Amino acid sequence: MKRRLPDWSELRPLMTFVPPRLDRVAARLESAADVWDLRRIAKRVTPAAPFDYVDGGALAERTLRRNREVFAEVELLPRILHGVDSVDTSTTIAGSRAALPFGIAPTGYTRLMHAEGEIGGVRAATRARIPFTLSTMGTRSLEEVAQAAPDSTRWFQLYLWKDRERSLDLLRRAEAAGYDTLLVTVDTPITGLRLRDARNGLAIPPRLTLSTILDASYRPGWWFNFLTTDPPKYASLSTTSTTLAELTASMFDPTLGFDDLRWIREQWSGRLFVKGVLTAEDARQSASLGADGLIVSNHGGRQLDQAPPSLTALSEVREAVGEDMEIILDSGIMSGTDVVTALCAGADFVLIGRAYLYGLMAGGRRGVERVIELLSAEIRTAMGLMGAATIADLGPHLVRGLPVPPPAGVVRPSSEPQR
Ligand SMILES: Cc1cc2nc3c(=O)[nH]c(=O)nc-3n(C[C@H](O)[C@H](O)[C@H](O)COP(=O)(O)O)c2cc1C
Ligand SMILES: O=C(O)C(=O)c1ccccc1
Repeated sequence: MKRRLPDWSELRPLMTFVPPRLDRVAARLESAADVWDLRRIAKRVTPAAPFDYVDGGALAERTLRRNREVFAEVELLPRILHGVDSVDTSTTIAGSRAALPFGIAPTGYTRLMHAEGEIGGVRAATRARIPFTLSTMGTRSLEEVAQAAPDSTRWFQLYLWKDRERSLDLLRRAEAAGYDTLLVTVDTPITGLRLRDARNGLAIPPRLTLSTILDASYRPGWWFNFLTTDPPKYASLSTTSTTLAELTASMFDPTLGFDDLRWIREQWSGRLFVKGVLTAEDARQSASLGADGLIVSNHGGRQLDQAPPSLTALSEVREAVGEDMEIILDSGIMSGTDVVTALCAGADFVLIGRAYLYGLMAGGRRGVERVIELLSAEIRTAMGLMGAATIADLGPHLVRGLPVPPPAGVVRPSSEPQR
């Protein structure tokens, strides 16, 4: 018998009677002081192939590294004698209120990271009142995710299939299941070359080889969870073991073009964001085809190696579309300080990919809650020290050393906070 995934929150009252040191997951999550600590835990408890699939980037991983470096080079300016009574981290994005200025990025094969997969992610996001994005390559269906967290702000990410009918079916189901915003990913007509995956022989579903069996003996918890929960019923997953590149080559449309974006726009009446924009020209063209917003992203350094970091591309994208269009940034966000940096640089909101998955690997839903809690504390602290009481107070006047300065005249906020 396969067991159904319980909602652990129902067991929470009981957990108060369990001494913390007996609840090993809680104890190890509690011991993590930042997302990097969660990454270390994730590495210990997850088999190498899924861990590297998350952790790695394309080719020499130059973009992956640069994504981190550019954030480290920026200086945030403390404001002395600008004490704030309380910090309000809430904001509005894609027509919904979010308690924090970040949401969960779409990720494929999430169940490989932890058996709770998307269900753990969406429940943690909903508890924190932030949006959750389900990937076309997710491991739970649109309906399962909606049912698991009916109150969630849920977004759906579309990869365009060669088979247009299948894409259309996903769009109809997304609409029916209450997903109000569509993210169309345009940077993955083919998958980037990911050397760690090639070296690990990563395949979906995982192959049983001597090394996976050995790995299982070191990570019994992961294997137990994986083998005893319901496998996905999701149609986009094949049952024979295939590499990621083979899988995408057979299903994704490599000829993806602006005409397709026009077609998707005609089929989807909700909000539409184009994900993977890094240049002014693509930003302008996406806007002219009716995109409501853009996601400046290099896919976490997993696609074109040596593509620019999002923080570098943000300024020209902002200049191209003006201050009214919503711009979300992702790639490289590992702390609340990074979130604050991106917002000062002109992004309206950010998405977290790996940071979320490290938490998920480290402790399922509770691990994601821990990530959100850590980022939230870091955002509040940075804002408090910068004299910013609200998200609208964050702007270019509070940063120095951005890779490219924000365009003149298109700055948010238009004035310094009033005192
Ligand atoms: C394991 C993994 C799987 C991903 N799968 C998808 C996907 O299915 N669709 C998509 O649009 N982006 C996908 N992404 C990219 C993320 O949505 C996001 O752009 C990226 O992770 C942001 O960078 P960060 O990991 O540094 O936060 C994936 C990223 C990771 C790490
Ligand atoms: O791994 C990824 O980054 C990704 O976007 C993807 C691509 C194909 C299948 C699953 C995920």
